[in-house]
Amino acid sequence: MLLPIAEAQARLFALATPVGVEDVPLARAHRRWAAADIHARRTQPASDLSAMDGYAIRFADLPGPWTLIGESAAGRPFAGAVQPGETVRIFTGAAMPAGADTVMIQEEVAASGATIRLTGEGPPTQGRNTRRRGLDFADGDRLIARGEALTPARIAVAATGGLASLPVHRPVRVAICATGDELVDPGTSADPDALPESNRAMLAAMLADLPVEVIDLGILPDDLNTLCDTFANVDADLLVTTGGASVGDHDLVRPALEAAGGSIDFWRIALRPGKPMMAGRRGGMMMLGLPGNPVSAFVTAVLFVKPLIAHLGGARDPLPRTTRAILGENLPANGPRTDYLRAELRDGHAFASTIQDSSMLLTLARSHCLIVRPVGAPAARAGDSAEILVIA
Ligand SMILES: Nc1nc2c(c(=O)[nH]1)N[C@H]1C(S)=C(S)[C@@H](COP(=O)(O)OP(=O)(O)OC[C@H]3O[C@@H](n4cnc5c(N)ncnc54)[C@H](O)[C@@H]3O)O[C@H]1N2
Ligand code: MOO
Repeated sequence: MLLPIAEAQARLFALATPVGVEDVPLARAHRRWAAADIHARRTQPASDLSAMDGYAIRFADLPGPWTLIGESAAGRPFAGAVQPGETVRIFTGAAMPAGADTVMIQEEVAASGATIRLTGEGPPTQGRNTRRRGLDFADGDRLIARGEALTPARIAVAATGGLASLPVHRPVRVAICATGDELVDPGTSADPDALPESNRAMLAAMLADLPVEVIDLGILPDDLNTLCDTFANVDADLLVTTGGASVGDHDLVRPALEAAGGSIDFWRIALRPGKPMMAGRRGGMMMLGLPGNPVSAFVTAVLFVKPLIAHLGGARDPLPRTTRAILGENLPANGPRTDYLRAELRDGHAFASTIQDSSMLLTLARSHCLIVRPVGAPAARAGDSAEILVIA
């Protein structure tokens, strides 16, 4: 029985506990996930401010003229109060002086000595060109929810909220190995039976924008003892293997994990490519056994490895986000596995490659997205809208 993708993801998240929490300065918080709700420690803006360079007035005094009585600059407020007929020169980000409620922009004003006259239309409403205290947020407001990704904008809002550091989950330690007697490090052998190993380099690149410490276990031979020894001794939050996941005599990942004291929680997903993927554990370490075919490894990394790392790192919403595109050509009905078709995007239209063999990396390298074809989907026509997952 093949497990539906969503069910496999849900089972994975239920098995895995997020890693521990640490406080990091804002400069190191990017791409982590908040380990707690983050609340403002100040009000922003802290007082009513001018939004423009110009003159602070009482709206009731329009159309003027006014007598200039002082200046308010950002960080250097005017100490006095504006009385009827008076104005204060003011700059963007400066505190509104007491008594004033509106700002005239300087382009609409003529100054002669201490007399200020309106030359343009002037502010049409009271409060124009000002920012009220608390416009952005108030002290105590929630700025970031627990489990949200710390994007550049969220880091900036935390800084404005008066925080210098944030509670986040520590980096996830991910051990990666490739298995297979045919594999050699890229560029090292001209032997026609040797295949350059590509999955580790691909996976490392896919994880580069995640908070991980990668432990490279290298290429392991199809040998039960070697695999078992490696799996028994690795110290990581997540072990990712590629190859040896299927049913052949040399597919040893499952028996090796079991011999190392681990167990498989589920195996075989209703997914193409990527059906033979397995998920298991050894003690507190999660294990994902990806199929060896490079495109199958890529698709299972998108759907399981990256989301599991995000979950371990404390993400509230760890699954990849899909979007939609118009199909550039007809597609046949789909069978009993959700199909992820490599496709190029041109002008918002997705064109699937004609050959979708899971060994073919060049078609993956040329693709911008994967077209998602649900289990049992009827034939689709050019011009239909389809779900896609952007990959490049
Ligand atoms: N009788 C059956 N045979 C296969 C089935 C099945 O259900 N019954 N499933 C097929 C599917 S689907 C896939 S996917 C593959 C997955 O097999 P494995 O995970 O056991 O992978 P390997 O046999 O080790 O390798 C498959 C293929 O990929 C090449 N490879 C492996 N690792 C790498 C690497 N790190 N870099 C580059 N290339 C790699 C390997 O040389 C093989 O050509 O099983 C089908 N068979
Ligand atoms: O699932 Mo395999 O990954 O179809 O080639």
